[in-house]
Amino acid sequence: MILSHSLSRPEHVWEETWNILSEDIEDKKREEYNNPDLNLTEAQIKNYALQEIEKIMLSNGESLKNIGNFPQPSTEGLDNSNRLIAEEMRYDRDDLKEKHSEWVQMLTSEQKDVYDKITGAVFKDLGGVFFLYGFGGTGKTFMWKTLSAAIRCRGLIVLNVASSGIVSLLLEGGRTAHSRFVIPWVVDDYSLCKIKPNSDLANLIKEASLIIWDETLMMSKYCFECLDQSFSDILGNVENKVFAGKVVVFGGDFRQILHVINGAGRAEIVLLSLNSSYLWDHCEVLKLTKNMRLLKKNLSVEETREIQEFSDWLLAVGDGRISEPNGEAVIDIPEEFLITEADNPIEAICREIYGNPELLCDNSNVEFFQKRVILAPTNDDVNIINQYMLEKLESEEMTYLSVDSIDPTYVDSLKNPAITPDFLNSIKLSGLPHHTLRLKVGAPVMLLRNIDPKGGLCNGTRLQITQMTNHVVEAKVITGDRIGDIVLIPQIVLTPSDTKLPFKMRRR
Ligand SMILES: Nc1ncnc2c1ncn2[C@@H]1O[C@H](COP(=O)(O)OP(=O)(O)OP(=O)(O)O)[C@@H](O)[C@H]1O
Repeated sequence: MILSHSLSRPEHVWEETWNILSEDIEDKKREEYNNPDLNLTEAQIKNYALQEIEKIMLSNGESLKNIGNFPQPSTEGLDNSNRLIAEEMRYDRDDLKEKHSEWVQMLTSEQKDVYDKITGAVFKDLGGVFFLYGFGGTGKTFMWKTLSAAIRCRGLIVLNVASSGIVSLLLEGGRTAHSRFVIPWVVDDYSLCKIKPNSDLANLIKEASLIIWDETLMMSKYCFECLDQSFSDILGNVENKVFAGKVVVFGGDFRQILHVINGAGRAEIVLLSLNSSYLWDHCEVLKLTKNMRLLKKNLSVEETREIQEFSDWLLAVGDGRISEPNGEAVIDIPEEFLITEADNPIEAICREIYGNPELLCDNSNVEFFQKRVILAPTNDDVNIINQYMLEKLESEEMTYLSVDSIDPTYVDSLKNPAITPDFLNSIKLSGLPHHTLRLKVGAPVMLLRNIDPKGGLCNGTRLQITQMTNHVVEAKVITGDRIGDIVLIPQIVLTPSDTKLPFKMRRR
């Protein structure tokens, strides 16, 4: 809740709840100091609990120091060395060495060329910016794993980031690029990352041997340019090299979703893509072209043929080979992917994907939900499908109503009598739940906010509701590497970053 700035007086919440929050601190310390008779004073218990909270804050790129009147832990017993560097050095090098030698043996010849090029640039200290280009399934994630292991097993630092929280979970030690490099949410030509020289983060970047950034094409070129400028500021850039001479590897596929800009046309989007940046002239493009999913063991001839055909069709769509290459095109979807008979299309698609919706609330098979998803082109379609599915679920239901307000800095809008609470409640924006949120036990849901990316709770994490109370929802994680964990989702404030409204709105 502190991380999402949902509390107006967090220090008050601390005063009222510190004894509950620190219930197990004494036991933990008894264990840590191997002293079953240890008795802590109230001040010590509070301090250790605050240290634990600070650890969670720091691992998510925040600190209690930035939270107004919140009490601060003393540094007694705290490790004062660079926490970020310490975290990156924590990998088990022997284990990584073993995995690395296994994975390197598995690389195909084109993967090995990419591997040699990048590790060469790192180990010979050559610097360089690379772009690894390959369609889905060519082994980009496998390359990131192998490269990271090659460098980390030598005690060197790799920073793995991705444009979205959900992709960052695929990378070991992965973070979103925004949270790792403190990239501003609204970026332009003049933006800079908020990294203070000589801070822990600046020193971590200085020490890093390789930076891997996956799914880069989803982001505006200004994010990369702003990082380039910030690296020059932090590291000094005598030789005038991009990213101050660090080895940086970008990954992506131009066939997939590019940077989304509200209401923008094709030209505008292309002009804001990474390959329209001055950085692109410095990028060496490396390609992967073999679909590694076809080489999976245990696949029958029939399965291999099906994957091959689907992959070829998808590539043909992506490459614009299926119709006229430029502009709009009508694409024939193969018959086998279509639902051909449907009186009620919503019912038909829901039945096709989820089977009998009435049985869903008793279904605790995580894999069942992992493998099923319905994509819809507009938010209205999403709502219709959600309402239909919720109607069918026969379990406990809760309706949550949001509290909507105008950001206090928009003084004129605050005084405007036309902006009533009802008007605020009626606003529907993408990425923002509606004013009325209906939930049922057993319903699969998706988080829309990076609550605790380090702990696997980020925009895109899928969960299944297990219990609901007035202010907190309990759910089971069904994707990522924390599958099966029970988590609590508190009420949080959401502020849409990009809206056409003349004021900033807050929905809680
Ligand atoms: N050299 C290899 N040997 C064996 N398996 C491999 C190899 N390279 C990749 N794979 C496997 O192929 C599958 C697809 O690879 P991966 O997920 O790395 O591709 P990707 O390019 O990241 O795909 P996407 O863009 O869809 O995420 C994975 O199961 C991966 O483990």
